[in-house]
Amino acid sequence: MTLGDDSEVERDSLFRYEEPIFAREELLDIRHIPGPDRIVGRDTHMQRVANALNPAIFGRPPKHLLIYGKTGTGKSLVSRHVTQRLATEAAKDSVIVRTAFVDCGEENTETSAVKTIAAQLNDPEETGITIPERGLSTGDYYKRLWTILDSRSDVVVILLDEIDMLEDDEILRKLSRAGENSRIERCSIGVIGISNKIDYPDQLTERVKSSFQHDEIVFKPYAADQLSEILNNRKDAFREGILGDDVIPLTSALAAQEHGDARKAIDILRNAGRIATEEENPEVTVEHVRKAKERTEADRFNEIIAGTPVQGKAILLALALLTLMSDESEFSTKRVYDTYTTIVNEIGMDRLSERRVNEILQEQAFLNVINSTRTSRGRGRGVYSKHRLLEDATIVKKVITSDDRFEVYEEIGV
Ligand SMILES: Nc1ncnc2c1ncn2[C@@H]1O[C@H](COP(=O)(O)OP(=O)(O)OP(=O)(O)O)[C@@H](O)[C@H]1O
Repeated sequence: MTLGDDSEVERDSLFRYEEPIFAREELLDIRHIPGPDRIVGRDTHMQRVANALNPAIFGRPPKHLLIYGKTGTGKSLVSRHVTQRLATEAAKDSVIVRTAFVDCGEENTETSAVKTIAAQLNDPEETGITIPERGLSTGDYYKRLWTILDSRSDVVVILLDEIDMLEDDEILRKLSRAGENSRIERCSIGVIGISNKIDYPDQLTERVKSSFQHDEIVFKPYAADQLSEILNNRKDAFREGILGDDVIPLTSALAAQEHGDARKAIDILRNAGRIATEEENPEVTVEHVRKAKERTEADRFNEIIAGTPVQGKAILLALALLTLMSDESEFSTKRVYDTYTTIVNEIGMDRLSERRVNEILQEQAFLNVINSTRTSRGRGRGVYSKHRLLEDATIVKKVITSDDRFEVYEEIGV
């Protein structure tokens, strides 16, 4: 994009006033929901979701669904897209289908989830019902939800994204039994639960297993050719002739090698464009893609450790340096602690006890940044823990040393 003719206006040279690389960068934004002509390679999955929801076309209860698959495999996209099309089609026969979307990573209690659903499906002017942020019991939120459903919709489809993050599965039981118990009379409910965990149903309580009868669909990671197709379909994010020939094939190959994650592929492509812009290069090249891959991983890791206190960072840095400077990949708490001690002494931080460091390592294991295993020393001689970084040590070091406090370690272990 170029801003309008502003030859008269004096501009601050600190900023750029032309977009030499991107034509429609928003197509590569993670929040962008692509239109039907840009969804690629998921026809079978879309059809299976549509089959489960099909009864809603006649105002009848849809089948519940559980959708599994690794991150970035199109689970949310396909679910949202099919429910949208369902609502449009049903409306042609005067059947009112509405959808609620809950991110259970954010709304992880039964109360906050039911409150979110009620708020999304309500129209206070039509129902005269309000959904206050606080002050109601869980039971009262349900009562209001049932009234809202019956007064406004024939069918509702409730998407529970990251369903495994819910504290318990009570909401599934209530939603799936609402019709049976005559809590609602007119409206039918279909639930689509989305999860990265293939073994999620094992977590369900017996009570829920029997009431929540559902179909299951698995989304496999994308192969390189599918990722290529997804990226090619968004090529118009860039100006014509800007993308080097090998850029999309390389981006797809790199993302396919990792986890077949479309989100990551799109992120790498966008970052490649941004790096080309920063370097004032007239073309996006494979070199930009390689740099972009590193930046994308660093961004992701940065997000994961965003809330980690400085002590946690010092411990992770210790583990990264050990990994980079030896042939091994697993280290005892004692070895991590020794390196950690050197770091905190050198940069003048307080030193925590070995026991506390071990606890923080366990917390990092919880974040999926490291893997900790406990090994027995032999009969009666206790156990010890070993820790291994799950992230690329170079990336971990790069991100942590971008914090000024740890800058002195930037060149160590390269
Ligand atoms: N088949 C596809 N065609 C076009 N774009 C896709 C496709 N699959 C995924 N994407 C894009 O990749 C990104 C991630 O997709 P989506 O959010 O649906 O993944 P997900 O499987 O739900 O991941 P998560 O479990 O992390 O939420 C979105 O921006 C989406 O637009």
